[in-house]
Amino acid sequence: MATRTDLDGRPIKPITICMIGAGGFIGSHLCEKLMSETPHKVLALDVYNDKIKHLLEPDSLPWAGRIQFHRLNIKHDSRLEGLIKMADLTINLAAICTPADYNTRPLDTIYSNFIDALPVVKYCSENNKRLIHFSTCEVYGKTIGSFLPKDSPLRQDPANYVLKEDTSPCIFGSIEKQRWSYACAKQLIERLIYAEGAENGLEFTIVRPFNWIGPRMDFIPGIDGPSEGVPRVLACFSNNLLRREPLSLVDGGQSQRTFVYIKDAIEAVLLMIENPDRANGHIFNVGNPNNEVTVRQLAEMMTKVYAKVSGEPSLDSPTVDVSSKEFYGEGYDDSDKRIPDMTIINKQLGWNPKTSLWDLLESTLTYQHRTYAEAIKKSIAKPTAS
Ligand SMILES: NC(=O)c1ccc[n+]([C@@H]2O[C@H](COP(=O)([O-])OP(=O)(O)OC[C@H]3O[C@@H](n4cnc5c(N)ncnc54)[C@H](O)[C@@H]3O)[C@@H](O)[C@H]2O)c1
Ligand SMILES: O=C(O)[C@H]1O[C@H](OP(=O)(O)OP(=O)(O)OC[C@H]2O[C@@H](n3ccc(=O)[nH]c3=O)[C@H](O)[C@@H]2O)[C@H](O)[C@@H](O)[C@@H]1O
Repeated sequence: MATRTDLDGRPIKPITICMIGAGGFIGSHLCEKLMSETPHKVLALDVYNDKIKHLLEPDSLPWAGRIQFHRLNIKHDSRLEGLIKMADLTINLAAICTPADYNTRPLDTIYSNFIDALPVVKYCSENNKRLIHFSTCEVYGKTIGSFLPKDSPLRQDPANYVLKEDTSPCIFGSIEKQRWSYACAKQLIERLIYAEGAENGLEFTIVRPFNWIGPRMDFIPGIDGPSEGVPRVLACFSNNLLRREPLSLVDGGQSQRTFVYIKDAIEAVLLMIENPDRANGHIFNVGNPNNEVTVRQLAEMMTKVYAKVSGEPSLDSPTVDVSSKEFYGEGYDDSDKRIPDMTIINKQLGWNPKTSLWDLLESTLTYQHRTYAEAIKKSIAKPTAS
C-alpha cells in the first residue's frame, strides 16, 4: 500500500481502533473502508457480527489479522477498558437509534445512549485515548421556524432552519413526548464529553449524522433482524416495496429530511480518523444539504426507482396515510426539517458529499432487491400455520 498522507501532507501512521458497535450499519461500512483502503487495525466490538461476517472470514482475506471481532455487550463486560487501552482511538457507535423505540422503550433508549456510553468516555479520558463519539442531528430537535405562523415569511429565512453546530439551539418537545428521550440522552453525553475535554483534556470529536442511508441499514421485518420492531424509514419503505404493499406515510409525510449516501459519509469519518489535529475538539454535522425531500417525496422517488431496478410496475395507489399514534404509539413527535450547515466540516476537513438522492436510492434499492426479493417471495408463499 502506498504511504497515505493527511490533509497537511504528513505521512499517516497505522493505528489501532477500538470500534464499539462495529457490527451495525455505519460500523460495517467503516470497517469495510478501513480494511480495503488503509493499514489500520480494528478491534470490532458488538453483540452481533452478521453485517461484518464477510470481513472476518475466510482467513485468506487480504486484511486477515487486521480486524478482530469481540462479541460483547458494553453494559456489563469487564473486557471493555482493556480493549480501549489496547487502541489508539475509540469510536463509539453503540446505541438504540430507531425512533419506534424512543417512545415505547424510553428507559432502554436513555440507558443505551447515555448511561452505557459513560464508561467509554471515562476510560478514554483516564487513559488519555482519543474518542470519536457518534451523536445525532436529532440533538437540534425542531427548527426555530416551526414555531412561527405557517404563513410567516420568516420561515423562508435560513437563519430559522439551517442547523449550525456552534449556534443553533436544541429544541425538544415536552417530557410526555417521549420521542425526545433519545435526543436528550445524546445531548447530555455530548455535554459530558465536551466537559471532559475542557476540564480533563480528553481529545474528542463528536459526529452528528444527518440521515445516512444505504445498503445494510437496519433490517427487513420478517426476513432478518429482531422478530419485533420497526426499522428506520429506508428499511420500512424497502420492505413495503419488496412486498408490493403501499408505503405508510406518517402524519401525511410532510416532515423534511436531507439524506446522505453512507459511502460519502464514511469518507468524512475517515478524514476525522486520519486528521486528529483538525478534528479534535470539534462537533461535525455530516449530511447532504442538497438532498432535501419531504417523506412523501421520498416515498414517490423510491417507488419510481424500485420499479426501474426490479422491472415490476408500481401499485396504482403506492402510498397510504397513517397517523403517528397508530404507527408509533403514544408519545411520538417529529423533527420538522433538517438541513446541516456545512461550514465547519468544509473548513476543517474540506469534505463535501457527492451522491444525489436518485443515485443513492438506485444503488441501495438494487442491493435491497438482490438481497431480499427471493426471501420475501418464499416467505409469502409459505403456508401459515392455522
Ligand atoms: N444511520 C444514521 O443515519 C444515524 C443518524 C444519526 C445518528 N446515528 C448514530 O450513529 C450510531 C450508529 O448508528 P447505526 O445506524 O450504525 O445503527 P445500528 O443500530 O445499525 O448500529 C449500532 C450497533 O451498536 C450495537 N450495540 C448497541 N448496544 C450495544 C451494546 N450495549 N454493546 C455492544 N454493542 C451494542 C448494535 O448491536 C448495533 O450493531 C448510533 O450511535 C446512532 O445513534 C446514526
Ligand atoms: O438518521 C438520522 O439522522 C437520525 O434520525 C432518525 O430519525 P428519523 O429521521 O425521524 O427516522 P426515520 O425512521 O428514518 O424517519 C424519517 C421520517 O419518515 C417517517 N416515516 C418513517 C417510516 C415509515 O414507514 N413512514 C414514515 O412516514 C417518520 O415519521 C419520519 O418523519 C433516527 O432517530 C436516528 O437513526 C438518527 O439519529
